[in-house]
Amino acid sequence: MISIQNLNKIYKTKSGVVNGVDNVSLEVKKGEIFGIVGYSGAGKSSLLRCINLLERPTSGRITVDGLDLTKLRRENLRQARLKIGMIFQHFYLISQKTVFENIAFALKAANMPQAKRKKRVEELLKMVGLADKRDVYPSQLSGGQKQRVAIARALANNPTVLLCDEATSALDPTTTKSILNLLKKINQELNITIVLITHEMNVVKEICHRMAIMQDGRVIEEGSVYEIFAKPQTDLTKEFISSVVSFDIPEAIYKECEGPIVKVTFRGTVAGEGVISDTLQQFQVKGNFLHGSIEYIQDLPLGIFIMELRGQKEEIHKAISYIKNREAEVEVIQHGL
Ligand SMILES: Nc1ncnc2c1ncn2[C@@H]1O[C@H](COP(=O)(O)OP(=O)(O)OP(=O)(O)O)[C@@H](O)[C@H]1O
Repeated sequence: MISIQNLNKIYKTKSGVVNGVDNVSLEVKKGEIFGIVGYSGAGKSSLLRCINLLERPTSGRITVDGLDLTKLRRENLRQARLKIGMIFQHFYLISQKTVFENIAFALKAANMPQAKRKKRVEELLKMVGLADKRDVYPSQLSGGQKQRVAIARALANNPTVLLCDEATSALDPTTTKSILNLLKKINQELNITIVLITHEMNVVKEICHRMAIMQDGRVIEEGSVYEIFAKPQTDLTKEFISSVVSFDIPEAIYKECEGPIVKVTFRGTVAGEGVISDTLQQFQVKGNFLHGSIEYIQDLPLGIFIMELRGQKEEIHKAISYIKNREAEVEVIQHGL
């Protein structure tokens, strides 16, 4: 659906050359919600803006729905862009126009006859839950309502792709949740492919199917959100995950432990199958729980437990092998054997 190949975006500044995007290749599949995560300066905005050529890449290819955007001439690019909606952190509504006029403006830009615009705007307002705000001005709306108007405007011309640039970063947690639910609904009901950039891992956990992590202009890790949460490969990814699912244990507690401390990760349905209680029953081992949680990612459970195992060395080894055989992962994070 969206194919990014060997993309580079180099900025020339007075103090030198900056590699905003450094040789990034990514494939976003049709109908998925793809999240790009990274700290400030990682290159997320540069990459996102290259997808619709708001920024022209220095080199590389961007193909959307089979169309190589980097090769299109001005008018064809304008047409192609109508199929790529975009929303921003600060909404960018026109303050002198009403909600209705803000949305109708996008239809006018796409040459929709005036007679048809009213019906389409009303349809869109209904979809984003703002039918009663049709004639008010942006200044009379809350942040969440402004973002709903921006979403309606972005969807006006039936795009196949929606790009979201930190769309919830200016909103409180409850409003963020309602906007994320709206994006999920748009993805499911209209089959619109969504690419979002964020520095908030909870946004990705909430709605994305797959994700990439960026650092210094490069993609350092990518995969399904579930797999990345289950088995992060890089320290940066672990850091992002710990902002949502933290397993910090006070140093004093670690010191009190005599046996090995293990981190057990269960995927999918196994999370609910009582593996730990079976293990403790079958072997002469005592389990001392230090931390644990079951997270639901795309409605699939992911269980992570940290526990101290006490008992004879052989029994502990057998218990660890037993857990591994039950399709769980065991990582010894402090040896006590
Ligand atoms: N127009 C520009 N001119 C010069 N350098 C730029 C420009 N835009 C971005 N950069 C640089 O490119 C790098 C990536 O910036 P970018 O804004 O894409 O990162 P980001 O991950 O989106 O961060 P943020 O969330 O803070 O916007 C940074 O080093 C930034 O300073």
